[in-house]
Amino acid sequence: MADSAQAQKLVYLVTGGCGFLGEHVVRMLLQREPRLGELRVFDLHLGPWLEELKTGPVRVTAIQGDVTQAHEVAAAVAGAHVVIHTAGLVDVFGRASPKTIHEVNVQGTRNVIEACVQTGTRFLVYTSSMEVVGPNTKGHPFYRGNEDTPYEAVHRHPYPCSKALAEWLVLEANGRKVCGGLPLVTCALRPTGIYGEGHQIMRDFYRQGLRLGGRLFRAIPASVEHGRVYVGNVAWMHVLAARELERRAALMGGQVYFCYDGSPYKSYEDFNMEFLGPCGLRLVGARPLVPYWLLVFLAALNVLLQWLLRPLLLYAPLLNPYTLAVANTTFTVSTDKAQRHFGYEPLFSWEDSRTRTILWVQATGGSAQ
Ligand SMILES: NC(=O)c1ccc[n+]([C@@H]2O[C@H](COP(=O)([O-])OP(=O)(O)OC[C@H]3O[C@@H](n4cnc5c(N)ncnc54)[C@H](O)[C@@H]3O)[C@@H](O)[C@H]2O)c1
Ligand SMILES: CC(C)[C@@H](O)CC[C@@H](C)[C@H]1CC[C@H]2[C@@H]3[C@H](O)C=C4C[C@@H](O)CC[C@]4(C)[C@H]3CC[C@]12C
Repeated sequence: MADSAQAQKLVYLVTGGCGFLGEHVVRMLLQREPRLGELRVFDLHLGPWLEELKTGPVRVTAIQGDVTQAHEVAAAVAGAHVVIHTAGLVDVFGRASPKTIHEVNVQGTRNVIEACVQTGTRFLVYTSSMEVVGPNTKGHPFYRGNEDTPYEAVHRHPYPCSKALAEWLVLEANGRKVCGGLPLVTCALRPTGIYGEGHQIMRDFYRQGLRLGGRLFRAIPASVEHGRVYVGNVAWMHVLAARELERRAALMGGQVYFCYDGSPYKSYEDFNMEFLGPCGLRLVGARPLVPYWLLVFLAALNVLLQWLLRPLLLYAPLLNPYTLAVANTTFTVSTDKAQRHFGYEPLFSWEDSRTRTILWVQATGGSAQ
């Protein structure tokens, strides 16, 4: 890629560009990537908001496509200088089958890699996840860990398994010769739990609280720390990594970077209350209101009900054995690797991230949209 913004306008492709994170990446690129000439937004479901982006100086190309279809991916990648691959099936609630999760998250990623190799696209940033590391099935805490912290990554759930395999494929592809003979340069970003405008689970909690008379009931001890990161900072890290990947290929190529910011370490429920409290909800209980064994039983009951009801309807509550285990295991990161390797600093302060998220929750008013 040319090393000056004036010399050459670049073509970026964002897969999953209409998702929660993807939309923020798309908007961040348009605001903060001066080398951008064309932005291709590839997604299974295109958002109507894309139309408003087509009036600016950058050519925005909406591509409705499926990452599991290699030919559709190859057509979208052809001619792109950079691919930011965020498309994925983020399902820990049993909505999709393990096969489908694998097809989208693993085979879809394979298709993106092969498309880069076949068409000569040299720079690939992959949206991985903290869950590639943990928490593991043994409930071992990961406390303020970094990319080098020893941790026994043991997964059984289809989603973390798929993210771990997809990440491995991306890192393994670093250095492969692409069409034209130059090497492919890849890196993977591992966000912790992302929050912010467009976070569906936060909206679900808000609606649940409204249904319960403005109350949510504590299920997880406040001592269980969870790392969370504002979606705007995740988007910014993607833009920065994509920008620096050529200039710092030797350092960044084949590397993973945890993605987090100055958001406070809190339990998942207490952190959510930073936004839901100002929206009128109250978290009842200084400690869990029900014993853990009862939560385990209710989570297992939800799995049984999901299985029994599947022929009739999709029953996919927030509480299941996997979500309970994740919620109940400390997982926080503390690292400066992204700062050292490509100068990442959060773009949005905690205060700004919190305010933006509160305003968004208030604007939704608990509606489904
Ligand atoms: N949400 C989080 O807390 C979090 C944390 C860490 C990593 N991630 C990762 O970030 C990425 C985006 O997650 P998100 O939270 O924005 O989820 P999301 O579901 O909002 O966005 C995913 C996007 O991918 C698209 N997509 C799904 N299947 C597709 C297919 N077959 N072909 C093309 N597009 C397809 C969806 O339509 C959607 O727009 C995922 O890879 C996820 O694993 C998310
Ligand atoms: C019902 C209670 C036990 C309630 O507290 C459950 C919360 C639960 C739904 C969430 C707790 C931790 C979340 C996950 C975490 O933030 C990281 C994730 C990685 C990302 O790649 C995808 C989303 C997620 C798995 C996220 C999903 C919701 C939780 C399990």
